[in-house]
Amino acid sequence: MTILATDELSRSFPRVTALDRLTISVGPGVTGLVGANGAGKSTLIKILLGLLEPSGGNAQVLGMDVRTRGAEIRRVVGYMPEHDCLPPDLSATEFTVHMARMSGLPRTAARERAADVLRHVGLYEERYRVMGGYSTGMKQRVKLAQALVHDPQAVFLDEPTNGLDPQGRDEMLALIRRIGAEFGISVLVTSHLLGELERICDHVVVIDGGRLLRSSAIAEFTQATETVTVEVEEGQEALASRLAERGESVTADGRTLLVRVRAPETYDALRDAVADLDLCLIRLEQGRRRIEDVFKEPADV
Ligand SMILES: Nc1ncnc2c1ncn2[C@@H]1O[C@H](COP(=O)(O)OP(=O)(O)OP(=O)(O)O)[C@@H](O)[C@H]1O
Repeated sequence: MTILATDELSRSFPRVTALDRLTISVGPGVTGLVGANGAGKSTLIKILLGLLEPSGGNAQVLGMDVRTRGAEIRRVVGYMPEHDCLPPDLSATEFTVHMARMSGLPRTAARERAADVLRHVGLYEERYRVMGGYSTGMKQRVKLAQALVHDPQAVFLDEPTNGLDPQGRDEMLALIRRIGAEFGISVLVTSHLLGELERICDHVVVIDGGRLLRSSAIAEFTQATETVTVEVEEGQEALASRLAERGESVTADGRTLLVRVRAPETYDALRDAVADLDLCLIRLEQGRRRIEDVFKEPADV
């Protein structure tokens, strides 16, 4: 099943090409759309929702053409915009009920749904306070709640962690992961921070200057490296020397040793060295690449 697909999609503004012949295909699950500020992420989302006309190419969301079926797309896709757009004089409940009513829910159903989603995003206690006094984290939660209130099949979240402190960011990321995993709603989430999407996405699309840099399952980004991390309680230096004597390539990294796995025998050498030196092994872990590392290497799309 394809959630969204673009084919040579372009969008120009008078002085800049925001999207440049972008061709991507996104399936169900949580997909990260990553790119620096100005890469074209918001432009893409607006086109996908039928809010902005493409200059060239095509795009579909849930099989619907964005040029002709924008209203239908918005009925089944929730949208969390990037910028602050909340009326300061309304409470979260008033606003979320209003958004539910706008989506066609009857009054009672709108009230119930609003209460449910506000509870789900962790805003239940504060829901009758006016939003003008909310923190950034609370505002982001209301924006997420209104994107979910009409029970969409998919949600597009534009920089949901913007302006949040580390704890708020972790909570928002956990919430997004739950939307995808527990509720089965497909998520397209943008960020300019590569690392944070690594934790919650199944798939990552990276764009730069409106062009596709890379589109891969997260597992491909973070595949195993040829390094194993070893931590021992004491005797790190002795272990490093012993491994070096056996021809292994070892570097110290703080309290751990990084050992290059040149062949399966490296593991045997490690086991024997730890046993011979009578060391207490705390950790033995295969190294994984982080998304950031991928961008220090030449792209191979
Ligand atoms: N309405 C507009 N008129 C003129 N230029 C625009 C308009 N909207 C976007 N742009 C330009 O298009 C490019 C892509 O912008 P876009 O907002 O899509 O990027 P982004 O990846 O979402 O970045 P950010 O997170 O900073 O919003 C930028 O150079 C931006 O200045």
